[in-house]
Amino acid sequence: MEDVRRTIDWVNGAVEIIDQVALPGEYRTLRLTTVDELIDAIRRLAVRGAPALGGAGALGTALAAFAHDDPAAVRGDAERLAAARPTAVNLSWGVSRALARLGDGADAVLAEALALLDEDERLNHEASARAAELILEKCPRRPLRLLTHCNAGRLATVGWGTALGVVWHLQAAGHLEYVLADETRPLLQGARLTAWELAEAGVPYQVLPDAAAAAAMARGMVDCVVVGADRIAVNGDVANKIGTYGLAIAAARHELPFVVVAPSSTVDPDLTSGESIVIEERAPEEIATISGIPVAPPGTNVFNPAFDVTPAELITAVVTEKGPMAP
Ligand SMILES: CSC[C@@H](O)[C@@H](O)C(=O)COP(=O)(O)O
Repeated sequence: MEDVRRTIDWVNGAVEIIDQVALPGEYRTLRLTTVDELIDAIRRLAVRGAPALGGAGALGTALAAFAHDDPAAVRGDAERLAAARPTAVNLSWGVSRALARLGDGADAVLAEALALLDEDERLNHEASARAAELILEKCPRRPLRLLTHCNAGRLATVGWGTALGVVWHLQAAGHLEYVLADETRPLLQGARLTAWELAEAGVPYQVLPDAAAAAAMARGMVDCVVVGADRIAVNGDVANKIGTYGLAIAAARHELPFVVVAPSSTVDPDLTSGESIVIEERAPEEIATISGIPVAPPGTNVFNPAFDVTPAELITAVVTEKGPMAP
């Protein structure tokens, strides 16, 4: 059994993360002592997934608070941290929440960040329990066959997971047959991370190319699709890993429930619809090369959005720790 430590934590004055770039080949942790090191880790996806980024934002703000006496310098670091990736609302939410305690000193900032970490595990456990209940109601077949996209497990959160949290609950209740895990091009969070978590937990699974998901549905291999989220608008539109929108269209075509699970920190209360969500565009090399080897002609133009937006009408339910969200 691998170490069951949190994905991100505060250890002896620094931020420690499970290095998700090294998985599944190697399980190792990274110790980050400055805001710049943390920003670099966020951009490289060494720490990733919306709820885990909330923890990173809060702990990074604590790093800044201990590093500077001048509040303006702390705020400057906090701003850079919040902008490290644009789509997951949890990152800026985590930063703002910890920064709000700056007037009480660095220890108070850290205490807030640590409270946020505890809360994240608890709320994901709750949200995924509620989503599991809903899925059991919507899907008559037993045991259930779920399809998921990207990684919304413990690695994407401080602990436990959201969409994979549902898997852990259903498995414990004896209601799970298997999980189909989309490989999730281009950075393979499904093949590398979701498969690693499922294997570690002893859950039967198959990894499939993203392009095979609709075919799996057509063959009757799927009872329900369950995914996480990076930002949820108040009307129920959801930004999540690129490919989620296509999956929702395919699920609708096959009349399969499509369930989104997230802590309420992923709901952006200022966002009326998904239209204005800023979608991160990533480097062309992520598409034009595989493991550093070119797979497209030199100079090929690339469209590489990291996320897409699924309209609320294609989603059966967005479930947070409070239960299904009313748009
Ligand atoms: C519980 S994680 C939910 C989302 O953050 C997850 O599905 C996702 O899209 C992650 O994208 P990533 O680019 O790996 O950070």
